[in-house]
Order: sequence, then C-alpha cells, then structure tokens
Amino acid sequence: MSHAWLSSPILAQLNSGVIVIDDEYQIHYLNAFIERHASVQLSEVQGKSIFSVFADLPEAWLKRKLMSVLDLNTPAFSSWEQRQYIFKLPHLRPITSSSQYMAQNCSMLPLVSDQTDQPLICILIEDATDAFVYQQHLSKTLIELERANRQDGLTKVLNRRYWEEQLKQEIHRAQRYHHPLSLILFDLDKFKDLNDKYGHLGGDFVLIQLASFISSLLRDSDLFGRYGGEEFGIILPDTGLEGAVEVAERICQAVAEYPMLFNQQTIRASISMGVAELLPKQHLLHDDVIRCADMALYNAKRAGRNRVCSYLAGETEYQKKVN
Ligand SMILES: Nc1nc2c(ncn2[C@@H]2O[C@H](COP(=O)(O)OP(=O)(O)OP(=O)(O)O)[C@@H](O)[C@H]2O)c(=O)[nH]1
Repeated sequence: MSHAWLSSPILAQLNSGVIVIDDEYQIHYLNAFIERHASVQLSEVQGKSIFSVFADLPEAWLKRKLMSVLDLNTPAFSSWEQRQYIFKLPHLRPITSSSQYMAQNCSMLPLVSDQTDQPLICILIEDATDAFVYQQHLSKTLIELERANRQDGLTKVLNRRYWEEQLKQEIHRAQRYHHPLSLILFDLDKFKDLNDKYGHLGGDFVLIQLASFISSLLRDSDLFGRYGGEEFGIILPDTGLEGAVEVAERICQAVAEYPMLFNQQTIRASISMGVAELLPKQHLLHDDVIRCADMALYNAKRAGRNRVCSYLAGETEYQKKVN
C-alpha cells in the first residue's frame, strides 16, 4: 500500500519549515509554515533562487554547507547555538526575547528527485525560540546570581567573603611577582550616634552614600569591600605604603567634606583609616595583613578619629598622620 498521500497533509500542517532546492539553489517546494512566516507563496517563488527570495541569507556560508551536502551526500546541521537563525523569520511570541527573529535548528538533507534523478536538498527549519529565550533567561539569572554572590546587599560593594578571597589572591600575586600591595581598613566615626540621631534608615543611607562616593574615588583595579557593619576594606594592588596613605588621606578628607541630604537634613560623617603594606619579603597571610591594618585603624580611633594611621610591618611604632 502506498503512503505517498500522507506527505501532503503532513507537510501542510507541520509546525516546522520545509524548503526543497536543487543544486542551483532554485526553489522546488516550500510548505505552509514558510509561506506563513515569510509571507511568500510557493506559486510565486517556485523556480527562483533561494538567495533572491530570502535576501538576508548568509550566502557564502550557506552555499558551503549546501555544497557539502551534495558532494558528500550526507546531511548537515546548524543549531541556534551556533547561528541563531539562518532564515530571518519573525517569531510569533510576545516580546520575551531580545531578538525579534525565530531561533532555528536547521537540517539540510540530501534527496534525489524520483522523476528527474536531479539531486535536491531539503532544508528543515525547526523553531527553537523557546530554547533560545529560556537560555537567555538562564544566562541573565546566572550573571545576576554571580553578582549577588560577590556583592554586599546594602552597599553593593564586595561582600566580606568575596573580598577576603580577593585579598588572598592579591597577596599570592604580590608575593609571587614581588609587587607591592597595600590594604586600607576604615570605619565610620561615632556611627552609633549617627544611628541614634537619624535612625537606622538614616544610618543605612549614610553607608550606601559613602560606599558609592568612595567607590568613585578609587581605581578600577582597587578592590573595595564591606568587612562588617560600618567597617570597610580597600585592597590596593601594585601600591606601596606611601601611595596607599596618599589615597587614604584623599578619601578621608573627601568624606569629611561630603554632605549627604537625608529627609531634608544634611548629614556629615567622618571615617578613621588604617593602612598597612605587605612587604615583598614577608610571608604574611591575609589575616596578618588585616591585623596590621586593623591595628593602624585602632590607633587612628585612639588618636581622635577622622584621620589616617599607617602600620609598617616590622616596626613597633605607628606612623601617625593627622589631617
Ligand atoms: N544603620 C546601620 N547601622 C549599622 C549597620 N551595621 C552596624 N551598624 C551600627 O554601627 C554602630 C557601630 O557602633 P560602635 O561599634 O560603637 O562604633 P561607633 O559608634 O562608630 O564609634 P567608633 O567606631 O569608636 O567611632 C552600631 O550602633 C551598629 O548597630 C548597618 O548595616 N546599618
């Protein structure tokens, strides 16, 4: 029993595109799916070159693919992951994707005409827009997750875990390549009073404002993180103590002069900063460097706040710098 009659209704209802061309790229057949999506009629395009009907095709690339199908008499395939689409067909989804065109998996299958023995190629176009959109959402979510995993929720600077990881890596790099590395730890002055006066929301506002302001004063290569409540750290790669103290003094002064408007009130804050350098020959761990900067910070607080103190490892004296 012949099943030839089946092909016609199936091709008409198939939810994939079918285009049959010959070895001169002339269209022999296309199904209703292509007629619908490309707004063409088989009767109008039959015998025309596929490259004149679909003007946006990647001609050189597609010709190479089609030639290989004919020469080797084996199918070829192109997935949306390699090339989002070959035929520029609009998809019919609401705007859920950054692309307005249908993502496609395309198979190119070798055929022979049973009437003329002419070699033909059947191009099967499957709509892969759902997979494409899903993949886009997934990539976006992964990027957001990765950022959230690195960021402090309130201030958007690096969170403590990630910042400490970076510090370990930078120490390793500095020791390996004998580059200088400095660390600044700073803490807001009398932040408890600020919280008491302006409320916890006011305190949060100050943390957010200062974190953003201080970020704008740093180089891209500096690593700024929130170490705890109102304590922050800045890793300065390729920077010796002198340079780091200069940076810290610049920040300290800028913060003291930075007015923040909260609920129609101007808030002014100050910070105390401790600076330490990792000396090239030292084999310190990140805890040790943090401890050194913390000691300098403690000294800055003890000396009256709103100032920078530095710690030189190996020395018992702190160098005190007063604004
Ligand atoms: N609003 C707000 N307050 C915080 C946050 N984290 C810590 N704090 C507050 O910061 C204050 C820190 O107080 P202290 O450790 O006594 O230090 P200080 O008042 O800044 O005084 P000095 O550091 O000695 O200058 C506490 O009242 C904490 O509740 C936060 O995320 N938001």
